[in-house]
Amino acid sequence: MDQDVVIEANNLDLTFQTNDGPVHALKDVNLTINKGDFVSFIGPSGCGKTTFLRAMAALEEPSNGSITVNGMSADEARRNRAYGYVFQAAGLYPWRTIAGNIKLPLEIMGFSKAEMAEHVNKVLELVDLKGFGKKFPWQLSGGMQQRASIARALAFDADILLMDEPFGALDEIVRDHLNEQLLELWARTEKTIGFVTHSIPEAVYLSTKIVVMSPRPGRITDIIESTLPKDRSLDIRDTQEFIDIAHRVREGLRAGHGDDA
Ligand SMILES: Nc1ncnc2c1ncn2[C@@H]1O[C@H](COP(=O)(O)OP(=O)(O)OP(=O)(O)O)[C@@H](O)[C@H]1O
Repeated sequence: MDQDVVIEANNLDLTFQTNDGPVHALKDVNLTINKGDFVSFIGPSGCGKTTFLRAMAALEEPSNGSITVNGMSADEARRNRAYGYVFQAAGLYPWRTIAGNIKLPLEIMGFSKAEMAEHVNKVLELVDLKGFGKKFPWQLSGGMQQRASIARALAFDADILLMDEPFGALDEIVRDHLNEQLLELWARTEKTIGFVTHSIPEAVYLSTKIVVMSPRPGRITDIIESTLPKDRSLDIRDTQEFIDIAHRVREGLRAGHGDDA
């Protein structure tokens, strides 16, 4: 196996059996994610973005085809704690402090108190929340809560971070700021990131690879390798190169909609 390949989906198919009949959520999905990639998944509601991310995390079982993570099955990778997962809402437990929330996966894994304290301090610093460990979630702004949720996903230092639309509920200024911070974190930690979004500018700004999907059944309609430099500031959104990539994403989304009728 190529050393650099982290996630590989081959002819992935996933159908949910529901009371209203089968829902074909993913069809013929092929994708390779390499070490250090920042991959965004974009597409209209219901095109299977979350399902695909959940399949990578072994939270859904493919009906056909295969998905491997670090050369093993997604399930084995999950047991090896290969990734951290950030959900749409921050999902912090209100009765636990921020540090208490971040510790949770570590407690489950049986880390010692000293190890937990060390990890918590390290990840709080990574997401710029140093000194906020003793606060409760409600004492933090929405953006800070989402950063705390990212810190929890980073707690056991997995190489892969799977993020399901983590900034969707935030206003644009906060989102811009978190996007910048996420890129800094990615550069510092060299993690491989899978990121679901509905926003074209967010996908283009963050990604090295943009996966455009279309619904009914959910499939990949375009994979765009970004030509933007890895080190980028928000100003890059005004460049022609950025606008051209955004245009291609929009075209891909439109084409997907076209055969939707
Ligand atoms: N557990 C489930 N049981 C039945 N159907 C499901 C289940 N999870 C998802 N689906 C269906 O599969 C399809 C893909 O859903 P998914 O949540 O992956 O889409 P999405 O692209 O992430 O959507 P959104 O952008 O709205 O979050 C949808 O039609 C959805 O209703």
